[in-house]
Amino acid sequence: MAKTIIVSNRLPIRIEKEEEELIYKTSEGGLATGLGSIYKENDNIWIGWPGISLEKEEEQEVEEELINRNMRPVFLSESEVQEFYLGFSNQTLWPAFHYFIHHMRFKEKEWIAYMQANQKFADAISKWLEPDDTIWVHDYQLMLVPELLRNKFPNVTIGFFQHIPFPSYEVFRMIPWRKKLLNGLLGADFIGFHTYDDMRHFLSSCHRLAGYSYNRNQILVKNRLVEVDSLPMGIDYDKYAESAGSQLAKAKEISYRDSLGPQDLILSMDRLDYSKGIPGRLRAFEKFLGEYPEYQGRVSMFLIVVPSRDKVPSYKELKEEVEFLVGHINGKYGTINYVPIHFYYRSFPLDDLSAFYRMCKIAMITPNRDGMNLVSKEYIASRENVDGVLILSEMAGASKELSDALLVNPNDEAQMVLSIKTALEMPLSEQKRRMSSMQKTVQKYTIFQWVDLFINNLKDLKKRQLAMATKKLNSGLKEKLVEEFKKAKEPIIFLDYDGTLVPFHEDPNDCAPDEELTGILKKLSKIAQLVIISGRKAGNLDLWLSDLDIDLIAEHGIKVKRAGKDWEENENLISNEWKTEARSIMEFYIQRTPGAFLEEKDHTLVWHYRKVEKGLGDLRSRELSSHLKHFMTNKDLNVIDGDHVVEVKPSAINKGKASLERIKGQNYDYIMVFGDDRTDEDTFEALTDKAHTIKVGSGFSFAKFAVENHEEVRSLLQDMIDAK
Ligand SMILES: O=P(O)(O)OC[C@H]1O[C@H](O[C@H]2O[C@H](CO)[C@@H](O)[C@H](O)[C@H]2O)[C@H](O)[C@@H](O)[C@@H]1O
Ligand SMILES: O=c1ccn([C@@H]2O[C@H](COP(=O)(O)OP(=O)(O)O)[C@@H](O)[C@H]2O)c(=O)[nH]1
Ligand SMILES: [Mg+2]
Repeated sequence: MAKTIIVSNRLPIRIEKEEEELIYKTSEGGLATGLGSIYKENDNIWIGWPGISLEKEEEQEVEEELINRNMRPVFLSESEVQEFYLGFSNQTLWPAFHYFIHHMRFKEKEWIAYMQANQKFADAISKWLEPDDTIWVHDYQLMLVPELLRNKFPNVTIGFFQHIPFPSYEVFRMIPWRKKLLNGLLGADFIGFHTYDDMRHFLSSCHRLAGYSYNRNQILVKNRLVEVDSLPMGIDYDKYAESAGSQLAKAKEISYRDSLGPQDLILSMDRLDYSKGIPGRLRAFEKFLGEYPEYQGRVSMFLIVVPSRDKVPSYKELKEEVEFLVGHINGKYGTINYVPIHFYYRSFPLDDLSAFYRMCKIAMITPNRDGMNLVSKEYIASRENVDGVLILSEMAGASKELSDALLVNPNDEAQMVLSIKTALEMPLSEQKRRMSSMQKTVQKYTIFQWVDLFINNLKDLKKRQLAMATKKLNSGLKEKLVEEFKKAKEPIIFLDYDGTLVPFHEDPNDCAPDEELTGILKKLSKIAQLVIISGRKAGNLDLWLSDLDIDLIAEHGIKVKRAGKDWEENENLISNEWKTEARSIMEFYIQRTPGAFLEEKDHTLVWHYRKVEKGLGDLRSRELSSHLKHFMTNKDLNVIDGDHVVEVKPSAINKGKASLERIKGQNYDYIMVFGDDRTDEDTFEALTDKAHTIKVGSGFSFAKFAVENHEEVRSLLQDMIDAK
């Protein structure tokens, strides 16, 4: 039976050594907590690091024990932990992806260790992999694993989920090995992020740093369709709700309350991490007690800091800073019977967490950056009486879903201070309204739905990849097509022009049909309806083809000329107002790019860079295309990255719609379509169940068949002529 292989740096257990004995403990962290229930099903396994360096004999013992628990360990040596985990993962990628650029460092040695460790994980996966398995790789520590697997197993199904933010291109490009990281990820079929912004940033980096063009959320990587999407991770809602409602949690709450006294409590709970904004939260609390002295003695902060990565210097410093601030605030505002901050530097099991979630009227979760933040969701699920207030940072992925929280910018101290006051004074009715709406959200979209959605998206994509993989048109298939054509009574053939009937040329005005082509078109027009369907200006087509007895469709369908008749313009057109702005953007890029030029059609604008120095042309076209995409949002325009062109056109017009319009109300018994680029995909898609669709060139396509070049097209057309 096909299985799912989950892979992450950390296994959902952590092994510790106490007096030579190995102890198995559950890991902290959202990922381990979240996927905990999935890998135990059927033959599924979870591959990862058990969190400890061991002797060889101990490794053997651990491996056997873990196999019984559906896990497979990847052991890391001390130096791998140092360079791959604490080094590149957590001192290059983590700070970069959380926008802490002053903490980033770039060490070649650590990058090499990262590559080697990723290879080690890929090898471990290969060992357990069977052909129909699905591999689901998690997180920034393993960005190279998808490509390493893809190189070895070209057809295997690979998903990747990124749990931390993906930074803006401006930050990501600072990493010297950025392109290798992107290509590593693009070995996956489906790549998920928590938020739309993360996915947008990733696509923009793929485009600008690695040269991939994308269409909506799809990227074509060496003929393989890769999809990117935003899938915010949820929690096991019932588990948290039930645990918080249990007798045990209630009893614990009562006993903690007895010792703590009656003050209101603000919960602060995170791993020790500079991204979590702990010092800023403490300072805001200090300021709050100073500005509103009436609250001294009436409200305390319940501060839990879970130890994490404490061998990294910046984490060590953070620990000292937190300890200093706690001491400072407790010294300043504490009294014999009032402790402003109750501080615990350790992790707690679920029962305790549930009691904490119950007893804190407020949860203050104010990271500077956070991929998602599950604590905020767990707090909501644990509020049995549908009350309490969540103060949540806008910089946490969770804020995109939890709009009924008191959202704050963690850098705005005045706002943070005020939010504490607002939360403490919020009327119960408002607390209930907000909490109930957030509970609905968190309950609706759980970890189980998240997993199903991810896996289903991945499987669905795999099916589409298979179905859409173009088939090379061999001689047998060609004969069949010709044979059917011979029998057809009402055949129609749609032919794209550039790249399909003629090769590309440096000067787009230099592509007049040669004698061979004119001959073919003349003969073919006597035995079938012929339609040239092109992105070209009407003027070009007119000049080259109007003597022939064929239909012309220009500018992707904006202008149409039936054989022997005059040009007609598609009346349902949108205005040309967008052109002024788009033209000025394109002109700005022409000034800076020797050799680039603008082609203006009646309803589209095209920026050509065929004559530009190679590297420069690629670079500028990517900048231009991002620039245009940004400016054109909500304007119903498409920006198309074509063959050495960037084209802007109204999205209401495309070759697909034009081809459907042409066959409307007719009874063609044989429809054939040839095309080579992105714009022809619309025709292939529109006519998919009616026509023989043929893509010219390699690469992913909606077309059923593929031929190599324009010569092969001409030869097939000649065969068809000869057959009739
Ligand atoms: O393995 P560690 O170095 O000890 O770190 C623990 C985990 O921290 C990160 O968690 C993230 O995933 C959460 C769930 O998607 C998300 O809510 C949170 O915002 C992230 O920071 C990290 O991504 C994991 O790989 C670590 O294992
Ligand atoms: O003492 C603790 C504190 C936290 N957690 C869990 O650790 C996870 C933290 O996940 P989050 O997404 O908030 O942050 P991360 O640590 O993954 O960045 C949550 O599921 C918490 O329930 C825990 O098990 N024990
Ligand atoms: Mg073409």
